[in-house]
Amino acid sequence: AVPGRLANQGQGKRAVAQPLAASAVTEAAPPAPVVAPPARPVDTPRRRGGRGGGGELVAWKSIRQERWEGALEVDGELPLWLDGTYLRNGPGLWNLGDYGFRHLFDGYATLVRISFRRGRATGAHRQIESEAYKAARARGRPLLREFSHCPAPANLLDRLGNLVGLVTGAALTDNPNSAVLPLGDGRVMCLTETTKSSVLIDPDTLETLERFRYTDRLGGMVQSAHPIVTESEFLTLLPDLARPGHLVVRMEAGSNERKAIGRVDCRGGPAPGWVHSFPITEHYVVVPEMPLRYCAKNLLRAEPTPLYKFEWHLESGSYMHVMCKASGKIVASVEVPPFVTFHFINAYEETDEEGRVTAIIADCCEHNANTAILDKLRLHNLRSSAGQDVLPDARVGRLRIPLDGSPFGELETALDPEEHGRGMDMCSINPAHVGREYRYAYACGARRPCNFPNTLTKVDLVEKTAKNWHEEGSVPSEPFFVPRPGAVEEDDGVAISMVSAKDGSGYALVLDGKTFEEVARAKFPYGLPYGLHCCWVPRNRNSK
Ligand SMILES: CC(=O)/C=C/C=C(C)/C=C/C1=C(C)CCCC1(C)C
Ligand SMILES: CC(/C=C/C=O)=C\C=C\C=O
Ligand SMILES: [Fe+2]
Repeated sequence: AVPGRLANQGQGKRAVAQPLAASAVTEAAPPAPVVAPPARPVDTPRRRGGRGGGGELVAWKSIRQERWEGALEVDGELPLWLDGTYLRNGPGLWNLGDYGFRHLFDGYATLVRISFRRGRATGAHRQIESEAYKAARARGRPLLREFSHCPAPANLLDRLGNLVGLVTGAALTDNPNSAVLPLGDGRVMCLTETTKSSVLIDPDTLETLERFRYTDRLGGMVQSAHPIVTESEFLTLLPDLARPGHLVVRMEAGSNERKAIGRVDCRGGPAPGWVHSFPITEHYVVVPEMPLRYCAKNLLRAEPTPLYKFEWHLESGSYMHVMCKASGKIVASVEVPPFVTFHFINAYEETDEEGRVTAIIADCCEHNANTAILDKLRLHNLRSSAGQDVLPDARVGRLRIPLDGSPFGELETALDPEEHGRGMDMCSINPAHVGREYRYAYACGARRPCNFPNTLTKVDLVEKTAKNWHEEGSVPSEPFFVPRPGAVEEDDGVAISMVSAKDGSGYALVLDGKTFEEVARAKFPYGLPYGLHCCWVPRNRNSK
């Protein structure tokens, strides 16, 4: 156990964690050791990034110690119904000794937990112990291929080894730094886009339990970073880089065996479009095919290109495919205007008066068909261009896929992007509306000038307006919507975001889902690096 764990629980709202470590603050390219022993009490918690601030933004700096746990100081009133655990995953460690990663997505996975109960909050963070992370710590440098990083071959033998490692998957990372998902059976998975990154963690201790072994023979070294999980199933896409297409697969809750629902052949080439996420509707799985495609040549390169492992093939077209979940049949495959997205927000079926499905609507955080966002997420850019207006424009892109056999779909802007400052990514919705008609999306937006999304935004897709939260100089992460138990209205709940503040401090911000006003903030005794995706585990799912 971590020293001081839960030591302050029950001491009242203003209780402050004892196990406050000076080394828990973050610092760019820290000399060494990056990973200190578990939390230890220290005397100067308010130095850089302490609760009182006085430091500088730590969003893009490596976490300084492997783990910490303690009570959080709460400002405001946490709703009493908020009873459970918020988990956030993301790259939090980009430096090892003298070595520094290049890209936001390269960092080793850091989990953050906040447990809410009876108006109080305890927090924790812990590194995920992937093989990639453990090997990098042992050797002082990364040994596996991360999003942008590729270990440089020293000689011809290395080069050959790299090639074999790529074919077998041995050279690819298992660093699961994107999503964290409660499976229908209670297990909690973290993952990124390499299949071998799927890992099970304990949502209470944040311990890395074991690699998730898929017991089927479907193979596939690459997967979507965002499977769609319900109480009964887990749906994901496995891109086929050899024969451009995607396998759509399903795994029942409680099982480790994926079963193929069907296959989508790509219409453009020379490789499948990059799929970071995809949406579903009640009856269909939607498979996107963007002109930003995987690229075997770039995969082999030691030095990254501005598009990393991908290539832009505008000439090959953009498509949306729709597969029936029950039969695996493709019911639509339409060409659409070019688009670039990491994250689909949601999709739903449009019906006529007789209840026949006439079209699929699929919404995404769309980067105006501009791949520049990928390179803007290079750490050097994030660290050096604060305050400059260099964040490329983004919008809510609404794709309409007709099911009447027409060859073309449409892409429109769902609301004036000025409503959310032309920034739009890291979205969540009320989980009861996944695959169904919905009205509200919560996401990160922009207050310009900025080099990264710096607001939280609640988008009303019916009124075509947005409500925005902003605190000067701070970087908030994905606002994760948690519905109030028993709620009827779609926006009855809260949105939780972890904020890295301008003064180096960090806190979990709880916003009212309707008014989008601050309800409370639970302050960590140190600032935390930026993180990507979150989930909510209600108390009855993780009580011990
Ligand atoms: C963090 C995030 O959003 C995306 C991470 C993507 C990763 C780690 C992709 C890794 C890959 C390789 C290491 C080789 C094969 C291709 C690809 C899946 C892009
Ligand atoms: C953080 C991000 C984009 C921000 C720009 O608007 C994308 C993250 C993608 C992976 O999860
Ligand atoms: Fe993502």
